[in-house]
Amino acid sequence: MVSGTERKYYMLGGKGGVGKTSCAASLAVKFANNGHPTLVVSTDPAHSLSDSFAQDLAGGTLVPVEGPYSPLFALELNPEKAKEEFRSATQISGGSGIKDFMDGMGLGVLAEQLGELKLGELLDTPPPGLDETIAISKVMQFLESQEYNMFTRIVFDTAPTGHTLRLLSLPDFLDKSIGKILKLRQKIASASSAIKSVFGQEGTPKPDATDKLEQLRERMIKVRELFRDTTSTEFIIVTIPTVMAISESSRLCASLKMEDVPVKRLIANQILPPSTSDCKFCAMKRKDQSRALDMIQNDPELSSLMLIQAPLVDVEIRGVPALQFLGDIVWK
Ligand SMILES: Nc1ncnc2c1ncn2[C@@H]1O[C@H](COP(=O)(O)OP(=O)(O)OP(=O)(O)O)[C@@H](O)[C@H]1O
Repeated sequence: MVSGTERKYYMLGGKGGVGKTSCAASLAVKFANNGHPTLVVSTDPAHSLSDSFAQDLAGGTLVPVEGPYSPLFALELNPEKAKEEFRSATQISGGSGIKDFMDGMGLGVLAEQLGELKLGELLDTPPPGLDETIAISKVMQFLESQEYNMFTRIVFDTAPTGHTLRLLSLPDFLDKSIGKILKLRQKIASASSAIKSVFGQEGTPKPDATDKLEQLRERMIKVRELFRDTTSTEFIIVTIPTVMAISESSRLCASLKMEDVPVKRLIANQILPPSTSDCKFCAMKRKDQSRALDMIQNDPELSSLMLIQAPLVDVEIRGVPALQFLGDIVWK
């Protein structure tokens, strides 16, 4: 994972509470300690990266993390802000959406006829996973800038499973939806210029709104391509050794493969370390864990992945030294 200097992206995902953030942060520290200028990104509104690094990383900009050998920056993106950006990109002339705009121009009937896309739904109730998608596309904007093109490793601490799955298919959904909005705008623009020439009415979509939509659409296409790029991207599933978590990881793995997202590694985290004196509770726990680990070996999806077993450690994984300690165990 540390070899080569071409830019690589690692996305860590899995069920809530399994250790995604700890594993992502420890991987980022590992990369930075092996000479890679590294960026670690989280779209988790709970600011779990700040907790992991025991440093305030909030604010939506890149914050340097002290300690590792090479530059390590962290970015906690606020999904709400990302969603607002989407809304403003599709907002027109102050109205709440294209419908208001059309009504405002006495074209409400035309809107009904043209209504190819349930625009209100897209604008008023953005689809789940939208914020992660836009947050990831914002990261790509950062990375395209001169200032931040030095990073050779990018680690994403993604949202819990459900969102991530929707996130993966979302760029396609957005690409099509934005395409329809742009086509609809085109029709409005030609319809309004026709009206303008007859009635001299003012009011056409602000050109910058269309530009913003075009930019957003291009970014969505880039996010979708990033997810599927087997040379530069890898999705790592993090789980814990319980039957429920393993079953959910199997579903996640199947969905990722269906979306052509490269998955090679599975981390089974928080495994009870070997012990000679097991109390009744630990003996039961260990039995459950070994049953769950056997499930992995027999699972059609998970058995083909490289299994990394990470022990439950007796220290709180907070701060760069603890993350380095976990990283030395997990990312051998
Ligand atoms: N191998 C481990 N040994 C001991 N504690 C661990 C281990 N991995 C994670 N933890 C602890 O478990 C808790 C949850 O870890 P973390 O926040 O990384 O999980 P997460 O999957 O990112 O959670 P969320 O879905 O809430 O973001 C944290 O207190 C973390 O320190």
